Amino acid sequence: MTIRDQEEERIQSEIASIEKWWASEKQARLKRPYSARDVAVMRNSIELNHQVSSQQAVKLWNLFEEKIAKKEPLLTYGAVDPILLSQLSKSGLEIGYVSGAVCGLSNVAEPSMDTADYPWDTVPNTVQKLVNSQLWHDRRQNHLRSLMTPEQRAATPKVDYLVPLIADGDMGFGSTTGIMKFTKKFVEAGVAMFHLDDLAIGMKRFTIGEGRTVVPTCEYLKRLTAARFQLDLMGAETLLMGRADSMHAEYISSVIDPRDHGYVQGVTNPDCEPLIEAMVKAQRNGEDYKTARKLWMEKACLLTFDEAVEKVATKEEYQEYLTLFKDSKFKSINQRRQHASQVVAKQVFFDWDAARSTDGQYFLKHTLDHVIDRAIASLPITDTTWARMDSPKWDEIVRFHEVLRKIDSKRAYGFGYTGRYDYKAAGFSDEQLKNLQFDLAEMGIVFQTQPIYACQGLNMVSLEFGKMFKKEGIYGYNRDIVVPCKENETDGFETAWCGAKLSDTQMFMADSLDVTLPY
Ligand SMILES: C[C@](O)(C(=O)O)[C@H](CC(=O)O)C(=O)O
Repeated sequence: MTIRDQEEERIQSEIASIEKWWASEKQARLKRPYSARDVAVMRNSIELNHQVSSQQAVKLWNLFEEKIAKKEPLLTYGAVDPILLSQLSKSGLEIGYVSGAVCGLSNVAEPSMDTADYPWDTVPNTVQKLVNSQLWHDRRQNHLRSLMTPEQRAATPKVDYLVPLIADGDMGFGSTTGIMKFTKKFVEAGVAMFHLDDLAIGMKRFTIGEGRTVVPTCEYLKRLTAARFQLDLMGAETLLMGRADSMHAEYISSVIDPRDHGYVQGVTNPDCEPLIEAMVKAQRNGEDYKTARKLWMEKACLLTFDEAVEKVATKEEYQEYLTLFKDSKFKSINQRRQHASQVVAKQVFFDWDAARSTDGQYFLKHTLDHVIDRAIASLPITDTTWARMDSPKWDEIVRFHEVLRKIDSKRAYGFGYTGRYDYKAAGFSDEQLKNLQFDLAEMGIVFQTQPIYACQGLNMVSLEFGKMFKKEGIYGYNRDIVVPCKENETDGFETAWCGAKLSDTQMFMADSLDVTLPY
């Protein structure tokens, strides 16, 4: 046999094992735009075992299946610190969430708001730290329990420190190969699932009346495919979640994908100057950015192309125009223009370039339909789906999941009780809020996270403690912390939780069993 043949034989055996893997129940739900051979030829010559990530992913997958069947929620909150995570696990929550926003405020050398401008490996490194702490607590607990009698063991509840971690992958931080490296890092760190969204890098705005910017649909899909391909190269079961952020996005970075054209807005007032010119003028005159932009928008009369057609067409002409979409809703701007010029007598003025921002983005009319389109397009290469919202609109939540579940009823969906949602303003009664977690679970939305608990809950507790401590010193500490901690057997320093027994036992093993001693 020649060397060449042996190599081909190895590739064939890889292909066979990949195909067998892809036929498994979990993997068979996916559809890849590449073949097993494409993966096989780029794999290593030795098998790489990323067991922690794969095992945690399968555990999470089984939890999803169980909760979907029982219509029960899997609640969690953002814990980016090992100490907090240990208590999250002890409290009985079955999964952990690693929030990008919280990492960006607390796990970086240079903190900032949730602009995802932190180093690309910040969240994977946090996962690594958390998983190591989980494994350590698990080991420490196993050792401690091995010292107990069966009666003691039965009377002492075992904590599942190895709750699967779901991490925020933001927009993936870069190019296709960059996303592959990012994915690799997540897998090596031991994550169970991570989500990638459709946001543009570095373009989130929070206070100036501009919101989020999404990338074109094709770029979002490329991101997800790059991550999927990396998971396949590694043979990892790690779950990939698609997160569509277009629900409240104001901009789109490019109009390269015709699937987005129906949602892009342009100037429909021919007498309106381009936005950039108006903003430069306003800036030179020292006008307020937000006000100047608002005035320009009023003048521009921003509409989608279809709305612009409707504005100038007669009812009959518009009905005729809509026949363009009878075979598909995804028509390019050129197809739309051409058809309009044939069926509408008046000229349609629509200029999406005049509406481009100073960063070059295009105005987007965010609608639920756009989110639905993207979520549907990403189904074949993702395991789970999350439609992120700036505010919790119940009818939109229901419609999104009704449409998606008609296509994939087995899938686990996600929901973020994002930021400081104002449930009252969103129309939720107390009773509805009480049942929200179950009502969501009823629709297959089993992964439910409050990502930024650490910014609200922990801040609140720490602030109150600091004020008390400043006033009452160690007397107050003893009263409020030491005494109740003792009564409640709260985990803390010099309790079993800190692993003193494990440390000493390990040291004893290493120090005292020296078989090289001559006596
Ligand atoms: C989930 C999230 O991506 C995060 O970074 O934790 C944020 C959280 C938030 O704004 O509350 C998000 O939803 O964008």
